[in-house]
Amino acid sequence: MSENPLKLGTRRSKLAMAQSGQVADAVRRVTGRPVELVEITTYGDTSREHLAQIGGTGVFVAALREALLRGEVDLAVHSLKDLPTAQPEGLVLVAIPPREDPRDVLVARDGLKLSDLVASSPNKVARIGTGAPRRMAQLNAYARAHGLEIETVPIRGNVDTRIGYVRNGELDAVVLAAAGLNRIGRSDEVTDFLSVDTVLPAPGQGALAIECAADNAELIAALAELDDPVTRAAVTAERSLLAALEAGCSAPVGALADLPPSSECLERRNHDADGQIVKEMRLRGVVGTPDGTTLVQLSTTGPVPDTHDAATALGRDLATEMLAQGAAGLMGERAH
Ligand SMILES: NCc1[nH]cc(CCC(=O)O)c1CC(=O)O
Repeated sequence: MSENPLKLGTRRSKLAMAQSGQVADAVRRVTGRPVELVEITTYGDTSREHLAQIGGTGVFVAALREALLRGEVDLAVHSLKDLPTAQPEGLVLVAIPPREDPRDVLVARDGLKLSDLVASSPNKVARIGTGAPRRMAQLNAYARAHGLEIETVPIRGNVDTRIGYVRNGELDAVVLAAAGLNRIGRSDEVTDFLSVDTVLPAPGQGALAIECAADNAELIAALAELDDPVTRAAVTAERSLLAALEAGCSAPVGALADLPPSSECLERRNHDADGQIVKEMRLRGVVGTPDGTTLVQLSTTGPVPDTHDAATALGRDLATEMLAQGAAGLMGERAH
């Protein structure tokens, strides 16, 4: 293989630089080639408009993809949860490395947990910053069920900006993804890891995708070992659920496919014809109104899908059930 440096296109944000740097190390290791980061500015990085208004997080991705298609860079690293569900012609997700912690977390004042926030708020209404309809829907539903008074406040910006609202007293807490904080080395600021039973993460949350040109056979072969098939199966099922709900990237949809905890797993393990243990995957989905008055939550469990089609079917079938239970009416405005 040639010794030219591989060019890895990246956004300039702290999070993007951290995850691109980590992937660059892995790519160097498996290819033996030098990797250089190429910074690419996207509209989403410079705009102050709310994400929903500028067409969702897909705006971050478009510029990186254009650079890949023009051959200016060889690789791009994306947060999977920011990727639109349709894969563009000419590009492939060459590797999906093992997923990090998929949970959402709270960074709250005074080290508080979600359940303690309200009691200690001066006006008895905890102000929680998040612009994601998915997080709003589930936090408001939790608050309703537990008699808590919360107000979800739409915010955006990078991690520093978001946590800044808590540090300056404007908000009682903000919601962020654990994985992002881990990757930039700030997980010590987490005050509450939200159970996925309380807030189901975004489809693909905590996972990265490495993308390259579909005709770059040499690179595709070299990077195959960075792929984690179980993570790929999980995020494929989650994104298929999202796609089948016809949801845009700012829609109030949560989805998580995971391997059930080991005790449960032991009971449920079965064997295929060759006596091999077949592990089970559980896919959970939620869609709701941002005010949390209505949530449709369903789950399904089956063998870990071993093909793209099987993973896609798992998500699609759960979406069909959710639609039958009224999910369509909860989707609100669709992002385009
Ligand atoms: N929408 C922004 C975004 N996209 C990916 C992450 C980091 C977590 C991940 O990789 O899933 C974040 C930040 C956040 O939601 O707190």
